[in-house]
Amino acid sequence: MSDAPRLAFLKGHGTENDFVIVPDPDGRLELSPAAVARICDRRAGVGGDGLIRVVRSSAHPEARGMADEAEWFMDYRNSDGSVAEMCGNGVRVFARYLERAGLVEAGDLAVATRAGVRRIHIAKDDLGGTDAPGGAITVQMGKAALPEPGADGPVTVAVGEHSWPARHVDMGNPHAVAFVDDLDQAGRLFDAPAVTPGSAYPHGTNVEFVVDRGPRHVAMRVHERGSGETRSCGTGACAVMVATARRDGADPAADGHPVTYTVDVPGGRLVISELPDGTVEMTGPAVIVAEGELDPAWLDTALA
Ligand SMILES: N[C@@H](CCC[C@H](N)C(=O)O)C(=O)O
Repeated sequence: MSDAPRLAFLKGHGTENDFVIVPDPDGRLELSPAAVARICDRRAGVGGDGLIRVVRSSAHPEARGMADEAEWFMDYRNSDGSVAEMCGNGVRVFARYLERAGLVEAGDLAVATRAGVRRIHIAKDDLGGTDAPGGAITVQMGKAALPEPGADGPVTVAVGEHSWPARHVDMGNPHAVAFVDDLDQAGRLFDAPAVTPGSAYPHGTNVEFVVDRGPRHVAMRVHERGSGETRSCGTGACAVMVATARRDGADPAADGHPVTYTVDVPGGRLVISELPDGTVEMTGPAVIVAEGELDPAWLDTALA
């Protein structure tokens, strides 16, 4: 019998931010950045904006401390193999996988991430404004942090000859949010936008471009750290919602009532609220589209 490695995977997406899901409950898999990049390659691999390893919190050194609160840990990697703290679309897809695999039931659950524990609600029949199979999933994304500019000055985002002032928003991972006149001004986004000062983002950043669509309604494009332009970014949409609310003079902590925005992304729509205690809540679809096994001979070369 061959001792070539075997690896089961699923493919899923949330508003077309797509992921390869790798169940590894006992945390046995060593996935190097190069192996993740090969698996996420859209031509020579399975293809995805990122890879999500599903590990029991008790089996992962970064999650053991959260095991009492959350049984499962989302080990998220960008498509270039780099590690990220959090993925908003990914955590909904993660929850959908757990439900589909019979590891949790619809309703309330908690998931451990590098940005901390996230509380999730899997709606049973409510499509939450989506027509996605399985309906909507709501995630409590934690509180946004909006660091004031440091000694090196305010954040600026530039693409070609265009440049814009940007708002630094931290959703567990870093974002630079720029309000633009037209989403096409961001160009083809093959390369990462220039973000200055570099000292604001020592570990790089995701960049969002935002336009108004109507009252409490915006649209965005995103260039993701470690993945390039994607069709959606959940943490990015939350950062956009909070930056837009502040620009519009809305602050639930001061106003004492929640504020809700619709955020359109190229791959669909997310509905995001900020509550008076500062918690940001995101609702959107999460779909599993395929399930299979990597070819053992190919995997052998990918893991080498
Ligand atoms: N697509 C994700 C964010 C994934 C991580 C990001 N690229 C980073 O490096 O911070 C989302 O839906 O939030």
